[in-house]
Amino acid sequence: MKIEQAYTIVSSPGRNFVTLKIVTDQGEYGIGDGTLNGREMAVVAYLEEHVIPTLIGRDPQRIEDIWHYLYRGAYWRRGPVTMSAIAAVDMALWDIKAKLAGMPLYQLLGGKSRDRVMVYGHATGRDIEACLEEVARHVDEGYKAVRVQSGVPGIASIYGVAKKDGEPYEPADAELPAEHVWSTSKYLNHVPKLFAAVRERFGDDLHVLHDVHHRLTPIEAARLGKEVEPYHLFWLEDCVPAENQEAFGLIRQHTTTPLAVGEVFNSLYDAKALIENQWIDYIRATLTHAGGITHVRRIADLAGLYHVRTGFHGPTDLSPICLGAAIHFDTWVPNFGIQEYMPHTSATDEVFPHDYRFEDGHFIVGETPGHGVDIDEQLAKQYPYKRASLPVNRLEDGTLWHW
Ligand SMILES: O=C(O)[C@H](O)[C@@H](O)[C@H](O)[C@H](O)CO
Ligand SMILES: [Mg+2]
Repeated sequence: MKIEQAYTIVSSPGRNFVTLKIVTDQGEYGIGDGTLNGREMAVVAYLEEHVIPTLIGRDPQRIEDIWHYLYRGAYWRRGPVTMSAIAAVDMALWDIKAKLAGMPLYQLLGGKSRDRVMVYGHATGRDIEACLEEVARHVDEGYKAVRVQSGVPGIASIYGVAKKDGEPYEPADAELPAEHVWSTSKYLNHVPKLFAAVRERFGDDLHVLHDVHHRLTPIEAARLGKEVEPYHLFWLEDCVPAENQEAFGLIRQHTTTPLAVGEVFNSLYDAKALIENQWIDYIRATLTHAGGITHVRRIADLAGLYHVRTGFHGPTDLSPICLGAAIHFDTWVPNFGIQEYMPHTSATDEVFPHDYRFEDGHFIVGETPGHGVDIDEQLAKQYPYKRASLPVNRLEDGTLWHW
């Protein structure tokens, strides 16, 4: 069997997605997600110019060999563009292999470790009351876990809060980066009040999560972690930028609030110290940005040695292909923690028909051979690419800050 054809499909049903399709000489095909929010066309160029020509004629069943050919062979190892391109190939090849085996991907990985996959939804509001309404809506829809992000008095616009209450949050909201203004002190004074209100209204059983989105220093994160301890969060996410993994050691000394990190990671090496020192509790690196199934299962295996569980990144800026493959992975992986879920638009779901389904706060994996997601190429063509950029963030004095 040989790879006969491989090509990218860029489609924008409400937001940009990059898909790689690989077709064998026996007519079987697989698809992978290569979406890198705000840098989509860099991945397309990497695939079209530097990857696809090397794939033609190769045996698609040699997933491991192709992975190392693209990783070691690149010379310039790692990085989000490289690893998203490798991930798109890897996801497509696993899709093909599972189809050839006539089984859903989770079976090929090792079978079910659980019957369903707990997710967390996104409750956002411009103020605490609006946020609580959104939490209530998610509870009514069956969610057992909800991420809570609210506006902060004195800050005009903030990460994670939709412009209109009840609308989904989309960060890539302008052709060129929008500029946000940020105040750590206003934010730190506000968040404990938000979670006091959530626990007051919803009690102790609901799992609640919060994303700091890289904006604090380690001692500020330690303060926040301590101040929300009475509200026993499921996790505090991305509390500091994680290039310096040791910074989490300082946070860990001060608080028992569980820590999650890693959605911007693209390889095991970004997380190795965090995991081996048990500085974190959940690793978020997901299939598209961290080299696909072949690499992420190595991250999950290392994490499992240190009581660290998976908590895959799962916003609307990863395609249903990534989500579908992630649900298979989540169904299999022994040290599963939770799966992020921001529902895609109906237009997106029409472009990417799939067999996973949401039920009572969980995903139920499908039984279709492969990862269970397809792409309607004719429909995809109706949504041409339109550049969209992630915002930047400045402190009130104009300092360019972490977003
Ligand atoms: O926890 C999350 O889902 C993430 O932080 C997103 O909100 C990112 O900002 C987005 O994926 C960037 O493209
Ligand atoms: Mg996040």
